[in-house]
Amino acid sequence: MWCHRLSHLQIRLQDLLRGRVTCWALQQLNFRSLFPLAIHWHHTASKSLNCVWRQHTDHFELQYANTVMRFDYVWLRDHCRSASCYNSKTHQRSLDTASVDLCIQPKTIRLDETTLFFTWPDGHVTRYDLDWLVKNSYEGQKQKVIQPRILWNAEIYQQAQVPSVDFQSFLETNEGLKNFLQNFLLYGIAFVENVPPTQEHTEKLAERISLIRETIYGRMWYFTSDFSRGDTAYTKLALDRHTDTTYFQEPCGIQVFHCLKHEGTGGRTLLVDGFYAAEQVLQKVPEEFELLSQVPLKHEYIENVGECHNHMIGVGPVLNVYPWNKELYLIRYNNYDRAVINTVPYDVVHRWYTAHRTLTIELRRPENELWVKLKPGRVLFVDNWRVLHGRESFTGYRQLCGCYLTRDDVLNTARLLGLQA
Ligand SMILES: C[N+](C)(C)CCCC[C@H](N)C(=O)O
Ligand SMILES: O=C(O)CCC(=O)C(=O)O
Ligand SMILES: [Fe+2]
Repeated sequence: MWCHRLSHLQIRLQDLLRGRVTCWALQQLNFRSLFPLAIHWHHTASKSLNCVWRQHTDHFELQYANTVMRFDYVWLRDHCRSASCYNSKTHQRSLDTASVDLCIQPKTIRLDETTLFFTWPDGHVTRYDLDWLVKNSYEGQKQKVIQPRILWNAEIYQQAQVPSVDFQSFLETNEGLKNFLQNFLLYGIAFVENVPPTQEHTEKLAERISLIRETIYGRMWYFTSDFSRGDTAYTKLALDRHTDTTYFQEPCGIQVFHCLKHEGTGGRTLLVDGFYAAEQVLQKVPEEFELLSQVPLKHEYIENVGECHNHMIGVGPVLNVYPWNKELYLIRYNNYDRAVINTVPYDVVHRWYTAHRTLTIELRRPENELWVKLKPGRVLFVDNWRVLHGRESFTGYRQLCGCYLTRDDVLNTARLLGLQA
């Protein structure tokens, strides 16, 4: 009987650690019968609130809104929103975190309606609303995505019939801008139509949603196949799918393309959702996904053409994921610009090549390729942290203009319009 109970308890402790507790009441019952004197659970007066909490020596445990949460006491002291600890006008912390005793424990804890009160040894009181704690707890965040997305292959994207936004409504209405940004955030690409085919109008568009990120290519760039710069982009050659500026420590967030002129054949643009491909790798061979997200690589840009002398190096894995929820946020994929691999030992190198091959196979599946012909008047925005681009070789005179945008500022605009980003 005792053994049975003990193993039962061990299972439940494991579940607790994994945050998989479903029936709290039952647990409590078993805990209590096992250690009748040692456990002090606190229930709310009102049964309907369904909140249970417990003061452990090194953390505070709370069950509320179907979530089991654990909070460190320093964390609870550090996030105090009282007037002396937090300036609610500037939304900045006033408390000096280094002044908090790392072994701090509350003197008392009490719940009133939906507010928890922590009284600290020096008498300071911190109040937390239960909903605030759920929203801001690790356990709550772990189950959420930062950025909702619709991953696509060619068919999914075409079936979705994502509408383009008109130049005028993009520039003049918040609704037009919001629709555009919503689609851009969901799919990682979006189009604006009826744009006058000039560099100035393209610049206006860019400035409506973000700050232009000036780089070694200039602020607004404008290029033809004249090899004015030491890069294949400035030729008529085909370019396989890639993301740009992988050789920056922070690759450019967004790329804007506007084809101002093309008198000739070919030159179609290829778009591939890198996150869709990565997701296939995750499902088929999870350990390869893991490797691609852990092995650091260098990308490099070395240019010595005419007056242009540049040497850029960027370091980072191919796949970048948030550690707490495994959500992808950045893919760095450019086989042209990938530098010598000298950051990992030979056996890891071999496994990395295998994983890179799996990802490449997914990226190259014809059903994942979206081909579009850029035309004067139709501006394409590409999420350079997610969607790969390439182009078909071409003949004749082709003029492309565009720019890079800073990602933070695109997301800032999106959030101000009420979008989740
Ligand atoms: C022409 N334009 C300025 C747009 C881009 C040139 C950058 C090309 C480089 N290989 C890369 O992929 O980053
Ligand atoms: O010429 C094109 O369509 C795109 C070239 C390219 O990859 C780039 O400019 O980043
Ligand atoms: Fe490119």
